[in-house]
Amino acid sequence: MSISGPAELNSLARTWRDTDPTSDLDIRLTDTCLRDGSHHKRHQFNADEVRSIIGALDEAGVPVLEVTHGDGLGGSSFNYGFSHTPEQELIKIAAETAKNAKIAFLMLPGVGTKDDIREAQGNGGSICRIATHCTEADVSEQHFGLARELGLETVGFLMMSHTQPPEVLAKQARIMVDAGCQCVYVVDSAGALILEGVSDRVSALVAEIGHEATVGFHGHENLDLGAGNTVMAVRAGATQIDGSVRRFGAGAGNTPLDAFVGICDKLGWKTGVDFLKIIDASEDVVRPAMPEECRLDRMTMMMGYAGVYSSFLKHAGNAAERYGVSGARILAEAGRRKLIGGQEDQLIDIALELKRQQEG
Ligand SMILES: CC[C@H](O)CC(=O)C(=O)O
Ligand SMILES: [Mn+2]
Repeated sequence: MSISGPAELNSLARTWRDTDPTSDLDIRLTDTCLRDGSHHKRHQFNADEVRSIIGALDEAGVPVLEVTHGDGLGGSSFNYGFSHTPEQELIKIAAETAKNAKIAFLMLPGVGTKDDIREAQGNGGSICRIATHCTEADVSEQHFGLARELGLETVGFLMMSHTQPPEVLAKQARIMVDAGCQCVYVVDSAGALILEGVSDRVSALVAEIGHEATVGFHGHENLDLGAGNTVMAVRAGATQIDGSVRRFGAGAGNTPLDAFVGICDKLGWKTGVDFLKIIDASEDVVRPAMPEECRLDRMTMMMGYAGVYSSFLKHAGNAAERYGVSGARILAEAGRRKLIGGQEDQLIDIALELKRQQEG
């Protein structure tokens, strides 16, 4: 297949630094409130919210903005929850609104399809982020191949990274890079990693793939360490960093991107984001779109403590309410069973078991 123009440039580039005009930055930030925050909002974003959030974050200088159903392309379903507005429509609105930022979209092989990737690109998405459980990178190979062929920038997400030691993650990162991935993220889906737990994993990836690709970090706040863990990631060599303005994400939320911009300013790390503009966007634009602030409470702390996927929060809450059992206990058992994404239905089994125990 012959590829020409920008597509060729992108397919030859090794990392975002080779192609992106923002490459004089020390760290490239991605805001994910319109994707990870979709879990917190039960996938109910509407067109006006996307327009105003993208407009404000683009104006503040955030270089990458992710927009998709919380569970990625194709996630709108009975299992994960239906979107208010189709994600492809939201991606299109985001791409039409952003003047400088690139629009990223997430896909989980098996939930989304190759056709979804093509459609997202047609709607203006230019960064394809492919997420797998952190021992299953091989299921992403054909999707990375397609994304590079289409001239998309590629990012790999090793979800639930706390469950594997650094050397295992490094091997999985190698699989993604060999398939065409330009940046692999350590993803602390459960907010379970603690400081060196992050830096050891990031360092292992930098040692394995650092000559060919960049390394990223995506944190959650369930044990209140999102920003601290993210600083550790950068110190260990991560140059792509995720966060969500006002922590608007699954579980207790993501690394707060607004606070993290301030931290980077203080540490002398150039992000290109204007602190005053992002804290205004947080208060005036993002907060009004949130159903409530993301909270550290017994449910979310249990997620970090037991190592449970942050996106299970609402599902566990629903099951707890429906069967009259403790949500924190459902999550503790989910952690003991080492459930992974896609096993949301087991939360109902656990709730039923707790109910039986309670009754008998
Ligand atoms: C279901 C995808 C998931 O929310 C991706 C992610 O953000 C994570 O694992 O933390
Ligand atoms: Mn997440």
